Amino acid sequence: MRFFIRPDAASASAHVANYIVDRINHFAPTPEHPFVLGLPTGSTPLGVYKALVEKYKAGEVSFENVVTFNMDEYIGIPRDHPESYHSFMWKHFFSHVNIHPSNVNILNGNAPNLEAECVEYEAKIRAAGGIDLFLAGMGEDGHIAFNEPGSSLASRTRVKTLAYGTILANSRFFGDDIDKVPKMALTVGVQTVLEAREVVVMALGARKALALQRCVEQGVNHMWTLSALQLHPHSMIVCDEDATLELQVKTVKYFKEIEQVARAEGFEQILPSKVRTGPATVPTTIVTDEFPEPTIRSPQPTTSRLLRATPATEYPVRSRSPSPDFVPRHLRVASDAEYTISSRSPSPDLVPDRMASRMDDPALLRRWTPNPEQQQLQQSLHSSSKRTSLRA
Ligand SMILES: N[C@@H]1[C@@H](O)[C@H](O)[C@@H](COP(=O)(O)O)O[C@@H]1O
Repeated sequence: MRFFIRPDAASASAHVANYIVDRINHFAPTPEHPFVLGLPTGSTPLGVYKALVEKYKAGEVSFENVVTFNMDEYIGIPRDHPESYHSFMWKHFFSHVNIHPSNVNILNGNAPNLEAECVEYEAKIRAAGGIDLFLAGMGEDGHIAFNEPGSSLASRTRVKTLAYGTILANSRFFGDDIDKVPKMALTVGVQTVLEAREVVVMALGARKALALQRCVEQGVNHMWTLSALQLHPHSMIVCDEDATLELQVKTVKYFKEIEQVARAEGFEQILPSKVRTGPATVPTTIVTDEFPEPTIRSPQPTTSRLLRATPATEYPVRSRSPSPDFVPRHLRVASDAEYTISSRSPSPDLVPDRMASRMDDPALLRRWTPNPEQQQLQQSLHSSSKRTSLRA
């Protein structure tokens, strides 16, 4: 992880904007091979968008061949609502640069089938060749996109309920009226972000200090989902001084010194998309036990080895009321088929599994350890035969 501390929000934003411009220009995108940029909303990236617009106007960068994917969108407010993430992006960025509207991708929080919308979004990312650089902010509770505490670190694009703290934090955009803040959102998953070739996260202000400390100095933890960034081979955090308030002095000193030494040595890390030419290779999550060595052209995120989340190819059908032929699981005799996850239920029941039940040999189906009912039966048989022999 590279970690850059800048004196204030303006210089942190300038650092990130310069970096993105540099990445796009080195990549030299074409219509056949566009640069794919993941983007956040929130107050944190506003300075970056402002700087990117200025750089575009100054002729320093073009978004002609840039494809974007936004991280998230609220469910249930109209697309043209002033606080929808669609409105935010067009207001602060897209309307001011030469991006093709057809190259802009934002989740539709009003889609008739939200589950299908999420699956299709993942497919679109893959079809675009994967995300080259994902820019992100962070929530006060350490969330990335809308991956609230407790989200699976292997999660993908999906419907998410927002944490109360997030609703409260975002109420400032809705006239401080909590009732007006949407309670649900569509969001890319932690794994979706981790599969980007590069992830750049910004943290500005003392509000983010605790989350930053948890995500940088402590271990990977689903209660601070941004901490999963520690598993990414090309990640960068850019923050201002205020956001470092909870970090140890030696952590701050360490990262500042590293930056100084690297600059003095003229060392710049070579990143995959800087040299990526030709057709895009989509980083995939590997599900076999054989791992090819990552190359600079085909980086395999370390997370592939740790989080075996295969992309969703079909969406779950959530049924609120069971179908007429539904028989509660405890009243049924479990068959092998029931050991597989039911596509009907978003959170399938846990079914006690025995290795023997997977084997063909009927002799193996006999329990070696009696279950509690059998033990009771055996005990009562034993004691009644004892009584009979005593009477005799
Ligand atoms: N879904 C967004 C996040 O992507 C963003 O990082 C966070 C922080 O917002 P802000 O930058 O305004 O603090 O807000 C929301 O929860």
